Amino acid sequence: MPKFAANLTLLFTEYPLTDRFDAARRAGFGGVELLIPYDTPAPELARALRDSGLSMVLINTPAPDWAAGDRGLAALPGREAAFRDSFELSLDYAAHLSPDHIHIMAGLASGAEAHATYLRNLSWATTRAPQQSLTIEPINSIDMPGFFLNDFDQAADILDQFKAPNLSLQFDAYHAHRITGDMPATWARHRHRTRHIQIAGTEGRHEPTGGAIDYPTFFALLDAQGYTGHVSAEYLPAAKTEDGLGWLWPYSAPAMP
Ligand SMILES: O=C(O)C(=O)[C@@H](O)CO
Ligand SMILES: [Mg+2]
Repeated sequence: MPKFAANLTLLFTEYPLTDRFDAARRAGFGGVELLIPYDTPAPELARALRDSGLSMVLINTPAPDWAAGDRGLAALPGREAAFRDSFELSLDYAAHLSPDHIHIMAGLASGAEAHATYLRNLSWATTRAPQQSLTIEPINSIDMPGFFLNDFDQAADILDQFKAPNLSLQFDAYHAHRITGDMPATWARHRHRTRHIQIAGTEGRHEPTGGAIDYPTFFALLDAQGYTGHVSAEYLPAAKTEDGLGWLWPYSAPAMP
């Protein structure tokens, strides 16, 4: 059975942030991820994490002004100093939260200069934090127009060129479906590069049920293939989070009150 984590940026938003950790535990998750933890002091998050008994699976590098359109800095020419500062901030948070992975957000950019900048920044980051697992994630261009890393083969070329032991693929099955139209084939091509998986339903990015991806079959395949990473629920609950968790119950029952 895969190890399931809850993305607390999208799930359990009915609760204040520090209460979402325990809500995830009660629901049966074993880990959590938090995309943008930087508005809350790290010690406060660390306390909530510790009290819940869960593990932190993933944080993202900062996208300094999300509301203004920032989606990360790693591929932005001329913003190298800001990228390094933002990466240092994620390392500060990592020191408190011990996430399995830090997702390095590429940002909105395109072209050769952005590609060169991205490679330089990834190279710097992998050397700066050799013990920290780092990931890159292709994100589909419909949901996030202009995001630099928007294709799995593009990510594979970069990873294969780098061969850095601490840099790997974050495989979001929802994005894989939106980008290629064939999530299982994309998984087959790229699973050896993957250390973290995220899931969502293909209809409206809601619960991972119905829609074009057969998740029970995918989870069975992950078991058969010996995948040892987490599978994070990164979706927009269609209604109250707890009301949509039936997909998790065959794998992990909610804790007794
Ligand atoms: O959009 C996604 O999918 C992600 O996993 C995020 O890291 C982007 O914030
Ligand atoms: Mg994702």
